Amino acid sequence: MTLLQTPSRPPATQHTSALEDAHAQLAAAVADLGYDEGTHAMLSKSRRELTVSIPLRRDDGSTQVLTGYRVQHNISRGPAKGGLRYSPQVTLDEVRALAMWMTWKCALLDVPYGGAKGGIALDPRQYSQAELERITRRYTSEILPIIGPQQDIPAPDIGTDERTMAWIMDTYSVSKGHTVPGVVTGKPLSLGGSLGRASATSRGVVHIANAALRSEGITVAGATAAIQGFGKVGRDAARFLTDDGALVVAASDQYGAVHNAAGLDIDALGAHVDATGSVVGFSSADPLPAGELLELDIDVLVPAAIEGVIHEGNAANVRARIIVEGANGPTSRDADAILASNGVLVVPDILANAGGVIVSYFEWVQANQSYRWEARDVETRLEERMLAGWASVNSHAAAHDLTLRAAATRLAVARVTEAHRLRGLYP
Ligand SMILES: NC(=O)C1=CN([C@@H]2O[C@H](COP(=O)(O)OP(=O)(O)OC[C@H]3O[C@@H](n4cnc5c(N)ncnc54)[C@H](OP(=O)(O)O)[C@@H]3O)[C@@H](O)[C@H]2O)C=CC1
Ligand SMILES: O=C(O)CCC(=O)C(=O)O
Repeated sequence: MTLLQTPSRPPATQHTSALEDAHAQLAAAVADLGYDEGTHAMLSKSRRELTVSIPLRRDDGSTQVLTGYRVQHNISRGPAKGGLRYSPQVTLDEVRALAMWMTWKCALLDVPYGGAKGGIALDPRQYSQAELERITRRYTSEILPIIGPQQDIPAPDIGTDERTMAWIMDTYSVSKGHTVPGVVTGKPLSLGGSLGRASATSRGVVHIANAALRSEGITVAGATAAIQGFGKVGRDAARFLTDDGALVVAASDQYGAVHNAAGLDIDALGAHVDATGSVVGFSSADPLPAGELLELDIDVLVPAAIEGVIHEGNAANVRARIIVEGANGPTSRDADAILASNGVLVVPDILANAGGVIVSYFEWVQANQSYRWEARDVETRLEERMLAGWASVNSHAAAHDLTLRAAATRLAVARVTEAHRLRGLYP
């Protein structure tokens, strides 16, 4: 694979931080629900945060020390659950926000977990496979006391994949003296991974996109879409939308964007990305300034990359009818208000991208029972849960005149607080 471009990171796209956005969403839900300040404080704080130093012997013999985090936001409804991110932007505050969103996501979709997230501040493209394996194994050893199939179960996120999960599972299993497949999800199939997990987040995004289109009276076949991010979530979301007859007219990654008004050939674009490392330079499309992808006149925008990309500086320019948040936290709180007043339907991350953790739950159940489900069982149950989540958020929003994000957060926060109350951890 040759990659000649350098990343064209959008300058200062993030006007509020992910943690500020997460706290603002929680504060609004707490106020709506009439909870007291003590409850608010309990829900704002992580239950456990671990920062670890990861000494790495590089292939050239030098030594580098990386920093990693694992944050468990809440464990009132079950073991902590959430992905592991390898990105240069990772900070403790970002991981705190992502862990809190996991708590709400699991509660909203009634998956019996709390919320967690992990991260290591590094650019995986700057390290060899052998170095990434050493980093992952050392990070796992450092967080080993707080993970486990009944404690905290990592999964892939930005910059990590099934191979990363295999290294975590092996390191954990070696420490226990026996194989423990339930300690991670998103594993390779041959190590007890679930059929359908790799594409689950994208499938869930597309179930929700289709439901949202129908609710707005837009026919899926022929609807136009743009996808920011062409990684594990964005790429398959583009493929499934295309399979359903939508026209995916633009796609991007951190190097740039491409556009074709007649619809991108997603298989050909995927082959181009596999060969070059980027969507940039795809010959069957025109180059597009990356920021313009967010402002195209389309039916559905799927941000599937990072946080804070739709903010107070560009929200008023968004012309999509619907935003389906494949990424976690792509819309800032200021942008939310602007989009709502402009009539843009925003389907929040904690609903829209929940397909991943739903099938992670199925994978964990299969691992714990040493039994494999058929792909059709996984996919049918995933669709049922996504559509049930969509229905409950919509009816709550309609009944209380709330945005979908406010409704989803309120439902989730109420379920987590109820669990605390029932357990007696909270008077
Ligand atoms: N994987 C999962 O199961 C789940 C993921 N999510 C969320 O979905 C999002 C994407 O995750 P995932 O697909 O797994 O991660 P990947 O690492 O597989 O892909 C991330 C994609 O985002 C692109 N990207 C990064 N920065 C930018 C930018 N500034 N502008 C445009 N594109 C950018 C990357 O580009 P490049 O390839 O050039 O680096 C890559 O295409 C994250 O928010 C994650 O938390 C949510 C639920 C589950
Ligand atoms: O599959 C999982 O456990 C979590 C996926 C994740 O990190 C997310 O939903 O943001």
